[in-house]
Amino acid sequence: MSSHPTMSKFPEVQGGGSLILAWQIKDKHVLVVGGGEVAAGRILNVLNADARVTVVCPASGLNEEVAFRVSEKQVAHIDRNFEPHDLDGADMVMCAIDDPEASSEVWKLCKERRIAANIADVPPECDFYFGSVHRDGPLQVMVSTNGNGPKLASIVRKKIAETLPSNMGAAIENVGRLRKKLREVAPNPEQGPKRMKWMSGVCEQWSLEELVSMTEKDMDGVLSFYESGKVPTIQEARAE
Ligand SMILES: C[C@@]1(CC(=O)O)c2cc3[nH]c(cc4nc(cc5[nH]c(cc(n2)[C@H]1CCC(=O)O)[C@@](C)(CC(=O)O)[C@@H]5CCC(=O)O)C(CC(=O)O)=C4CCC(=O)O)c(CCC(=O)O)c3CC(=O)O
Ligand SMILES: NC(=O)C1=CN([C@@H]2O[C@H](COP(=O)(O)OP(=O)(O)OC[C@H]3O[C@@H](n4cnc5c(N)ncnc54)[C@H](O)[C@@H]3O)[C@@H](O)[C@H]2O)C=CC1
Repeated sequence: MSSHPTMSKFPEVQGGGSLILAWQIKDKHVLVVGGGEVAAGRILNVLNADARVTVVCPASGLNEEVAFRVSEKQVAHIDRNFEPHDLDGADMVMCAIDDPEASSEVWKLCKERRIAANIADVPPECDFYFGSVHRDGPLQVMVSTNGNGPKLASIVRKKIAETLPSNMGAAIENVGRLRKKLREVAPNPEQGPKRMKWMSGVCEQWSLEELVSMTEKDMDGVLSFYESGKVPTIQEARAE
C-alpha cells in the first residue's frame, strides 16, 4: 500500500477555502453600521434569513433603500454615528461605512466581545465573507471566490441560475412537505435508514415536473407505499 497522498482512498484536503454554512440567524440580533448602498445589500441578506436588524447611521446618510426599510419598520434605526454600546446584545455585526478608522474600531470592539463581524472593504477584518446568492423559495445557491473576484462571483452565480429549472424551488417545497408527512407516518428513530433510503428513491425516480405537480392527496398516496419500502411511480401513487 502506498502512502502517497494522491493514492489515498479518502478525499484530498484542499486548504485555503472557506467553510460554507447556512447560518440560522432567525430572531438573532444583527447590528448594521452604516446605511449606504453596501449596507442595503447586507440588510436584505439578513432580513431574508429572518434576523432582527438594527441600523446605526445618521438619517442624512441613509440611502433610499435603507430609508424605505426603516420607514416600513423592517429594521430598527439609531439616528447617529456608531457608539461602542451599540454592540450590546448583538449576535452579528456588519460594518459598511466610508470611514476606515471607525471601521477598524468596530472590528476591534467586536473581537474583544467575540462577536462575529464583517467589515466591508477590509477582508482581513472579516470573520465571514458574503457571497453571491441565487434564491428560489427554499433553495439558496451561494457562490464564493474567497475574495478573489466578487464581481466574477456574481457572474458565476447568474450562469448557474440560468442552468436551473424555473420550478426547482417549487419542487423542493413539495419534497419538504412530503418529508414532514413521512416523519409523521414513520416517527421512530430506528426507521431512520429505511426512511432516508425511501426518500432518496422518491427524489431520484420522480421528475421535477412530477414533484412540482404533487398534491397533498398524491403525497398520501405515495406515503401508503412507504411501509413496503417500494417507491411508486406518480401513476401508482395516484391510483391509491
Ligand atoms: C471579501 C469580500 C468581503 C465581503 O464584503 O463580504 C468582498 C470584498 C470587496 N469587494 C469589493 C468590491 C466589489 N464588491 C462587489 C460585489 C460584491 N461583493 C461581495 C462579496 C465580497 N466582497 C466578499 C468576497 C466574495 C467573493 O470573493 O466571492 C458580494 C459577492 C456579496 C455582497 O456584497 O453581498 C457582492 C456581489 C453580489 C452580487 O451581485 O450577486 C463588486 C461588484 C458590484 O458592486 O457589483 C465590487 C467591485 C468589482 C470587484 O472588485 O470585483 C472590494 C473593493 C475592491 C477595490 O477597492 O478595488 C472589496 C475589498 C477587497 O477586495 O479588498
Ligand atoms: N462588498 C464590498 O465589500 C464592497 C465594499 N465597499 C466599501 O464599503 C464601504 C461602504 O460603501 P457604500 O455603502 O457604497 O458607502 P456610502 O458612502 O454609500 O455609505 C456609507 C455610510 O456610512 C455611514 N457612516 C459613516 N460613518 C459612520 C459611523 N461612524 N457610524 C455610522 N454610520 C456611518 C454614512 O452615513 C453612510 O450611510 C466603503 O468603504 C466602500 O469602499 C464598496 C463596494 C463593495
